[in-house]
Amino acid sequence: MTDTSRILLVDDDAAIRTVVAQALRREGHAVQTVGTLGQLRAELRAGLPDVLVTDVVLPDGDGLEMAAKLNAEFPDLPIIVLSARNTLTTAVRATEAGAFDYLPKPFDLDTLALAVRGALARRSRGAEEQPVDAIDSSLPLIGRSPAMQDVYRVIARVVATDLTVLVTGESGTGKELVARAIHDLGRRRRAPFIALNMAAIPRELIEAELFGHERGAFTGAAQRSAGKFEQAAGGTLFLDEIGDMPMEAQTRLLRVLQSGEFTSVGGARVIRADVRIVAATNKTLAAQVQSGQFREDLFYRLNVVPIALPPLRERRQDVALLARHFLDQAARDGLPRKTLTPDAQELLEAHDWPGNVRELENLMRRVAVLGRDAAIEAGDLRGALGDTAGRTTAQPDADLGDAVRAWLRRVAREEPVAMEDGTLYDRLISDVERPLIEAMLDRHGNNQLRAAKAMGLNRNTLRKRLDELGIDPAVRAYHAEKER
Ligand SMILES: Nc1ncnc2c1ncn2[C@@H]1O[C@H](COP(=O)(O)OP(=O)(O)OP(=O)(O)O)[C@@H](O)[C@H]1O
Repeated sequence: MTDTSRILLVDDDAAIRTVVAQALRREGHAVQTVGTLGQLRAELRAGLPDVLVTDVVLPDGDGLEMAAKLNAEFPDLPIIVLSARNTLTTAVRATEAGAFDYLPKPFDLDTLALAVRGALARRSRGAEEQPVDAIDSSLPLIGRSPAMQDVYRVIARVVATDLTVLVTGESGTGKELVARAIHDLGRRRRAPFIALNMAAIPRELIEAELFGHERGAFTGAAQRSAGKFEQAAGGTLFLDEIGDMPMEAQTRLLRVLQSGEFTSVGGARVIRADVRIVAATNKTLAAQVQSGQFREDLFYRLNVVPIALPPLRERRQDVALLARHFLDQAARDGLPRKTLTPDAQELLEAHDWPGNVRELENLMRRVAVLGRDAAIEAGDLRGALGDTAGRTTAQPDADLGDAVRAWLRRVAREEPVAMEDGTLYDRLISDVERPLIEAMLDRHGNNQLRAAKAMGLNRNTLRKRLDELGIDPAVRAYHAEKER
């Protein structure tokens, strides 16, 4: 049977009109094309198509604004948006405008044909998704690679829902940032975003952390304490390193997800769990299910919308963009403004980034304070890249000396060093402190008590600094174990 659905395409690029029309006609559709919004309006007066495919930037206006208006007037008309502005913001704006799908340019014709088929199928089922209200258009995630655009499309689709999301990817690929983007762009954004890292807390305390505990529930429980589920009420609960969750806690979490209710440890009161769950792991949960370390039923409960973040080495075209973003950020924090020479950029693009975006971010922060010149040369990076090869083991001395000496030189030359904004001192201290703490943790097998003793620090002071610096001994221990 031939499907003679009517597809209307708006694009000012004649080549795209021709190619897309051919491809969709081969699928058996009747295709009409126009180049402007004015022509689109004229076409629509003659009758609605079954699917509208529109570009964003058109000679006489914005395709997304048009899509939003059409969506309000004809909610059953599926609209597919094509865009060369490949950012998360465009993907989310397209979804807000009520678009059925969003395809970043260049797209392949099979993907478009598939999207059209999906749109037609939805049309016959009837529309049910509601667009979200307006959002702040700052850019939470950087990257324009096709792999990241797939990620943006999934995020754009889930922000308007409460569906559970499972984010997977190597360490430092941005899993927490994705969880935050889902929260910040969604309708729960005014309520709290609460994170709990399963690898960072003692196993026996996980349930109390999640569900809270009553006074006297166990030794040391002097008062009633609200758990993360309660703290996140109305918002999002981010369960990081979910693969490290002990079995008993998995069973309890599953029950909560099934019933939507929980009781605190040692408590009788039933509390409703009004949270959106985003879980993340750098392990392969499916393999953990196979080996019996992770409950299969919980895996399916969490894996409702999977988002797999690609490692940085598989999206090298994002490296320069990210590097510039981190250098800009450093400059905004009062550090010297630096740029990359083409050679330096090439070197970064060739690196394998075992620590992913986090490794690149740390490197850019370090090179921002190295050397006198505004331009970062390949030579400046070679040593530093060597240091970070393999999982980042701190090599404090060389860097540290350089960073401090660079600042002292600036002071000696009476150059402005932007002390007044207060961040410089903190950054400098953290540049000294981080490698020191990391080296001491390494030496003492990531045991906080022993590392604190060796540094002459109180254990609580060390814990506070670890929190502030975002150093996680449990995660480090895990990586150290994996590397052995
Ligand atoms: N696409 C991105 N754009 C901008 N910054 C990013 C991006 N991805 C990651 N980052 C930055 O890299 C750092 C690491 O990201 P994040 O903590 O989200 O990674 P993760 O995958 O959760 O790591 P881990 O598994 O080690 O917890 C953060 O400082 C984050 O802001």
